[in-house]
Amino acid sequence: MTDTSNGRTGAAVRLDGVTFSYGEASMAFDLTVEAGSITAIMGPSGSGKSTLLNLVAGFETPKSGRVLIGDRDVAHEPPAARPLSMVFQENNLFAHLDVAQNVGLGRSPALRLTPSDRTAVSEALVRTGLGGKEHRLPRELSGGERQRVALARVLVRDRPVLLLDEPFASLGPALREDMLGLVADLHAERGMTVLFVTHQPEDARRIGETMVFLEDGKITAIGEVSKFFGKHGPEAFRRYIGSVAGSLQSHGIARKRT
Ligand SMILES: Nc1ncnc2c1ncn2[C@@H]1O[C@H](COP(=O)(O)OP(=O)(O)OP(=O)(O)O)[C@@H](O)[C@H]1O
Repeated sequence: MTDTSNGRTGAAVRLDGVTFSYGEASMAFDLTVEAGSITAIMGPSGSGKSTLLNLVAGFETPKSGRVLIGDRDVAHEPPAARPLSMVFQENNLFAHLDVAQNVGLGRSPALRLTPSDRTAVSEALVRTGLGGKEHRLPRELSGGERQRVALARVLVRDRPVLLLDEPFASLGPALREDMLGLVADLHAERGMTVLFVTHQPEDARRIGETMVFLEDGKITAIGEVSKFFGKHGPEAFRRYIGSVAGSLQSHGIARKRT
């Protein structure tokens, strides 16, 4: 299931004829994501970005079609059985557990940790800049630190696929830049397949290799990130970027999501 032929350890992700609907909002996805790549998922609000990730993660089940991770069809497997980690915009942590315990859950849901699990937790905390904060509760951390804890848990889980659903959207520009750098470093180290949803074109440019653009529950453009931002990028994407830039300017803010 993992592909190490290119030195990367991620697994390919494939949505094959997947259909899904929430009442009137119907969606259909066909997508192949290369093992070990970083894919940005963009598109207008309500276009289906989170739903696409939720179908991969198992929080939603397709009406038809296959969800493949590596060679395995996981479409009907519960989220915990799938070989992936997911980080959301917020609420990634258990409020009553301290930092080390929240990270330890990535090794054992019952927190029965072996000495080597504890070592992995300590190393992940240092790696994510949280050394010395292991006994804090989530409410005693900043928003950026809480997302670091979630990334430390990703590190100790060490799964071949990482799904990020706007995890840094509520952070300021400098902090977001730091966190994207951390994701890029973790990817360089572990080579997992990363799919991330963002509303920020510069996030896609910063760490994305492939861009998937959604409109009305469908993928309407896909390709190299650099080509999307060029003069010959897909028309729908250029329109979308134009409207995002316009709305940011009219609100007098440069980078934060409206
Ligand atoms: N739990 C739900 N119940 C009913 N409809 C839903 C639910 N979640 C999403 N939808 C609808 O499904 C469509 C796709 O939603 P989704 O959250 O995937 O979009 P998105 O592109 O991630 O949007 P945003 O950028 O605003 O987060 C929208 O029409 C939305 O209203």
